[in-house]
Amino acid sequence: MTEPTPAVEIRHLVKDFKTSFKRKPLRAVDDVSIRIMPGEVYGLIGPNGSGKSTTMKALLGLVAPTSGQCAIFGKDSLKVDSRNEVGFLPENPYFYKHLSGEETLNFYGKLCGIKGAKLRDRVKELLALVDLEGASHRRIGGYSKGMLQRIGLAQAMIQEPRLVILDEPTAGVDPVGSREIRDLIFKLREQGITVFLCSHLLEQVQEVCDHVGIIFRGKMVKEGKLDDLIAIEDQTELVMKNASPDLIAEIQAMIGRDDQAELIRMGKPRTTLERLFLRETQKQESK
Ligand SMILES: Nc1ncnc2c1ncn2[C@@H]1O[C@H](COP(=O)(O)OP(=O)(O)OP(=O)(O)O)[C@@H](O)[C@H]1O
Repeated sequence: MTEPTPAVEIRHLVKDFKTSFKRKPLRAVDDVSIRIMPGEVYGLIGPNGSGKSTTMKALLGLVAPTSGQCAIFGKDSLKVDSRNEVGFLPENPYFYKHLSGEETLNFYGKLCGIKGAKLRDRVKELLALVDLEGASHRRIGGYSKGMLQRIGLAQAMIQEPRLVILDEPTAGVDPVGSREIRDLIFKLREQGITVFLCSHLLEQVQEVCDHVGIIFRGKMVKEGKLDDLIAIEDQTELVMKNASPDLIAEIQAMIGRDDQAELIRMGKPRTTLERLFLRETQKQESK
């Protein structure tokens, strides 16, 4: 069976920005490669200024790579038609404040070439998805940050994209609003939509993402399947059902008799994404 075309393929991406103060350009992204298969939810995490937004912008063809290539469903990001199947929520989305939520979605729908009854139905469907039906006639200028992010997500979904790119979808949103956005990402995943997001909220990334990349000073320092990354290599997890106290005592005794094995605790030997993140970035810091 042939492997499906990746939803996202970033190969050896390098992006330098000219700086007015220094002669040497600033390397914002340094040889980053990312591959996201259809249906995956991929989280890119990293401190401020580590190159997350620049990577996403290069993928969207909004900045030209210094070197390397980016492709969406096999189409080069520098070509306009690569954007047909992508929805994007930027870090600070700008909306016309005098328009209502519904008018905003109508506006973006028309920009994408959707018209008539199809547009009406799509707008209705999206307002329900992001739970803004009650506020659909209110001016965007009066929306809270959480509502703005949700209308932004609806905007990103207007042309039924197969890939959604979310740059800090919960930035500035309170915990309740963040949870609502997290639930929306779950819904996208259920629909088989590929999601590529970056965030500072590690706990949230851990909850929604199945693949994770840690970027630090423009370099990818760790990448892979979340479950593999947060598993502790030299430990073994033994999960038993209906084990009697005698059996547990026997297993503990067996471990005690072994020269090397040691029972650390009984439970789930997993680290957290937050600890992994801190360990990997601190390792780089001390280099
Ligand atoms: N247009 C630009 N011109 C010059 N430098 C830029 C430009 N865009 C980004 N940079 C620089 O590139 C580096 C990476 O920025 P980027 O916005 O990609 O980081 P980030 O990881 O998304 O950060 P944050 O979490 O703060 O959004 C930063 O040092 C930033 O100042």
